Amino acid sequence: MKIHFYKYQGAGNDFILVDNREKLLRNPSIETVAGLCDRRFGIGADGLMLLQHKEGFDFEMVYYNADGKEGSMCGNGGRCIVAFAKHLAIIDSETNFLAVDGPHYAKISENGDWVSLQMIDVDRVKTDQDAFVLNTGSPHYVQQVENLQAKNVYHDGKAIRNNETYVLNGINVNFVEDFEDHYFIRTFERGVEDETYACGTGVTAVALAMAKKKNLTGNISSPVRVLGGKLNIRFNYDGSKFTDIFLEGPAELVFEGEIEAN
Ligand SMILES: N[C@H](CCC[C@H](N)C(=O)O)C(=O)O
Repeated sequence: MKIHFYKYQGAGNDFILVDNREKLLRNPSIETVAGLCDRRFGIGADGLMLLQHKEGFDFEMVYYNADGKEGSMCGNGGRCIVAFAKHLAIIDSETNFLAVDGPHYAKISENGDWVSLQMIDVDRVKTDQDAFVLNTGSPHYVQQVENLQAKNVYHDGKAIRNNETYVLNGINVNFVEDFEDHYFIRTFERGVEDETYACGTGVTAVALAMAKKKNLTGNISSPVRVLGGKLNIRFNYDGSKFTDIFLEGPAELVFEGEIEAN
């Protein structure tokens, strides 16, 4: 079956998007999704999303990781599907949509190239030795390091993701270096099983964990740099709960096309 797809990227985290309002794709198999996401044999992407009808919402986001399995929340994917919904004229500059972790509000800037996505509130931050572990829609491990540019994120991230604590359910592993005016973050993503250029729920987890670590409270804005560009996270922290969390950054249509999917 031929499907029409759109390729989006948000800070280099790249996705295949399909308008599935007509339900052309019904429960795509792991092989189908993994094949479309394959960078040699397919379109190539970190994940695939279906935009579907959902009563009471503008649309529903169904997200699959590049390994073909349905994933938990994807922050950059969420920002990209909002830009896609605008491209399809389903929404204008604001939306309420449903994702796997619940309802999300998002707003698109006037020139259309910057999407602010509200993330779920977070009130549980655990520690694992010197690292923080929290769920921002997806599970994340956050560790502060020095000289992140030189770190072997694939090797070290993969080892943590597969250690005996995390091997069963998997975890996304984020390393952060604290610079004066921003955080530099690199992420090994579960479900891609590789380092990606950006991870939205990951940078969100880092900003929250670092606020807790540094005892920052009130309204906080955290600029971050990732391999694929820049993102911003803003939130409120009262010392126990993180609320009004927004992940902000670019979301761009790269190309569209047709592909045979089975
Ligand atoms: N790239 C995504 C995270 C995908 C989540 C996935 N890796 C999982 O844990 O299922 C983001 O921007 O938040």
